[in-house]
Amino acid sequence: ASAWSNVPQGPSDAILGITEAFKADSFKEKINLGVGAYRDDKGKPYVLPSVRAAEDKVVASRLDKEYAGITGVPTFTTAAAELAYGADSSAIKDNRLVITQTISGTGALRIGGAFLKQFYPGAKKVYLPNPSWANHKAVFSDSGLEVAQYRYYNKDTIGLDFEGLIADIKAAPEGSIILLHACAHNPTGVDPTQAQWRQVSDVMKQKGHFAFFDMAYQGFASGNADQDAFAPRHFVKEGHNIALCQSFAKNMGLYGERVGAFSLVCENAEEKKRVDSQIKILIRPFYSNPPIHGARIASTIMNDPALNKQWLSEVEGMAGRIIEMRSLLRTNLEKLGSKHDWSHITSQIGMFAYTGLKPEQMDALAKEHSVYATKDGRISVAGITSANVQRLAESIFKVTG
Ligand SMILES: Cc1[nH+]cc(COP(=O)(O)O)c(/C=N/[C@@H](CC(=O)O)C(=O)O)c1O
Repeated sequence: ASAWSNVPQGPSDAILGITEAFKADSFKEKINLGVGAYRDDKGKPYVLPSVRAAEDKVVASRLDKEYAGITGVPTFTTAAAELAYGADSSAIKDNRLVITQTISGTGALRIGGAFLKQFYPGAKKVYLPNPSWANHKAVFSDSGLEVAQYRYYNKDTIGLDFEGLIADIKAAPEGSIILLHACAHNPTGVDPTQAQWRQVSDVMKQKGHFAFFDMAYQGFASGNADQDAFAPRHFVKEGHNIALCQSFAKNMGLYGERVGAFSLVCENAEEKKRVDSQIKILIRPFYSNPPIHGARIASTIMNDPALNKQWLSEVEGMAGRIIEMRSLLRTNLEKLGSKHDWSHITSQIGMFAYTGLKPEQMDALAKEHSVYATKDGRISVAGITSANVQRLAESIFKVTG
């Protein structure tokens, strides 16, 4: 028998598998609302003009192709830290921030999980919101951590279950690791208010919990990068030494360039030095050092005031189109006379709308209407265009009655 005769057939990815089904459909007006990747109003992938301009500068500078070092392109990580924490953050000013470039947001989560597995002094168990990004569970369990959940979503209100969230975080043993989506919660699009974030910070401080932020959509949620970073910045101001994962896949459209960063706020410069040395030791046998091209593009943008300004306005433009598609979908559903309350479609924020549709209704959308999205009822709003929103509303109206 061959060496691999015992390898079982695995299921297709809950999210990336939707695109495969979409591609297999020959209907010309099919709609893909699966993967969380931005599309313009023509339904086409969008390469930000600021990214094109930065890339031209990188290519024109004829840089060499040497290794960037284990923690990546230094001008990238320095700028990524300022984008996330704010230049005036004590974490940066007191030189107590460890930051490394990573293979996008997924890589940041994985490096974070592996570091916590090795060094976290408390229980090696991470609490994820229920629901969370479909890949979080595997990333952390493959890092060797146990995975648990805290209540997050109230299916009756299609909103935040804040009471449940607070109760579960209070109930978790002292010093638990809590994963928090910094903004644009995936898949629900439901975020805590700033007042609610303050309460979460207080409770976590009382319990000595460890805040592990996943910030995959900074700037993309509200259109304002500082506003979207409120939660991690507030936690640092409150004295939490957080972990933070950044992705530049969505807010810079660098999906396939795999540009991200993982950072840890330490107690002081001495602790930072020790932690930094162990992060390097952890990365070296993983992939040794990261790809340089995407990081050079991101660094060029963030370190050039004019390009940075242009980029932030382009991010605001993407967020604006998403917000516009949300209200178009809602008004189209209401115009059709749908009896359901669709206000959550416009009150939610970020890449996704959590429709509240059931798996069998999502199946019907795909099979009968060639509308593709994940079984949990999440739709990637970026897949909606002014050309397909009417047909989308009709399809949802037909399957929800
Ligand atoms: C919350 C969150 N965190 C991390 C990632 C990883 O992104 P990366 O490309 O590694 O920087 C994603 C991607 N989410 C979308 C794409 C995917 O599933 O990979 C999605 O939910 O569709 C997230 O939604």
